[in-house]
Amino acid sequence: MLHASDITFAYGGAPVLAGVDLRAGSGGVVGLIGPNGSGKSTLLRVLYAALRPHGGTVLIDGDPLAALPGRDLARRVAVVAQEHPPELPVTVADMVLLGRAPHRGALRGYTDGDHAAAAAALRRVGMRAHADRDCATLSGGEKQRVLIARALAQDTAHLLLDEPTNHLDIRYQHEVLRLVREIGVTTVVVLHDLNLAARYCDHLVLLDAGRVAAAGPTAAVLTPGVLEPVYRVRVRTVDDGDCVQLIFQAVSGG
Ligand SMILES: Nc1ncnc2c1ncn2[C@@H]1O[C@H](COP(=O)(O)OP(=O)(O)OP(=O)(O)O)[C@@H](O)[C@H]1O
Repeated sequence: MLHASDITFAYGGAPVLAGVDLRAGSGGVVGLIGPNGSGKSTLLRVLYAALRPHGGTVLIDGDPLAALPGRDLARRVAVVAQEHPPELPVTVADMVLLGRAPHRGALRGYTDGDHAAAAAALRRVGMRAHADRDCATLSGGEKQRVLIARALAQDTAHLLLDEPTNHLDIRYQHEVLRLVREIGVTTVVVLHDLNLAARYCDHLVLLDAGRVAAAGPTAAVLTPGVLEPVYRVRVRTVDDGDCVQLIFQAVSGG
């Protein structure tokens, strides 16, 4: 269970988050949506302690995030951030193995179990055949899938993803989000594509200029009445059987 309450944050003097609440639990997928600059990535960084909020608290399974040692945090929360790590000459297999580091004993090498977990994670994102490649030679989408595999190999109860479908072709956008659903890990995912959010998220938090404009079950948030004033586009909904899908139209002068 991840529970952020009344989060405020400012870069320098400029407020970016004000009174934001977010709750994610029971293996559900919470989508964090909102226009450019609304504070989604900043909130995610607060959730994995890369930024310390100026007000409010974040609890992980009831424990204050601020009090958790880094290694303990890494055993509980895996992150795929937007900023990619520097391009070191490291193989795909070794990059994914890094996900096992928080579970490794201080003086022990990686175990057979660690190697098996890394290989399984690579297989799940369709990158097993690339295990021996140098990460620096991968395409943007392949790199993204390796970073997702590393997070899966970390085997945490919580997963935080910042636009994980960036760079992915349409097949892998769906594969990755379907996988996130299937593994049943409590997930917070920043998404721009509201149709992916409609299909794969249980709950949504819609940010607008650093405040929660709407939060609740996905179908309750993805309505024209909620979305149109925030995104300033015209929205139509189409019932696609198991979820709603959205069609957008620009509003002239909007
Ligand atoms: N390091 C920083 N220093 C100063 N301002 C920042 C910094 N990072 C982000 N901001 C500002 O904070 C606001 C929120 O940014 P953030 O990246 O959280 O938004 P976002 O909703 O994730 O945006 P996008 O959808 O464009 O990725 C923006 O106005 C941005 O310019």
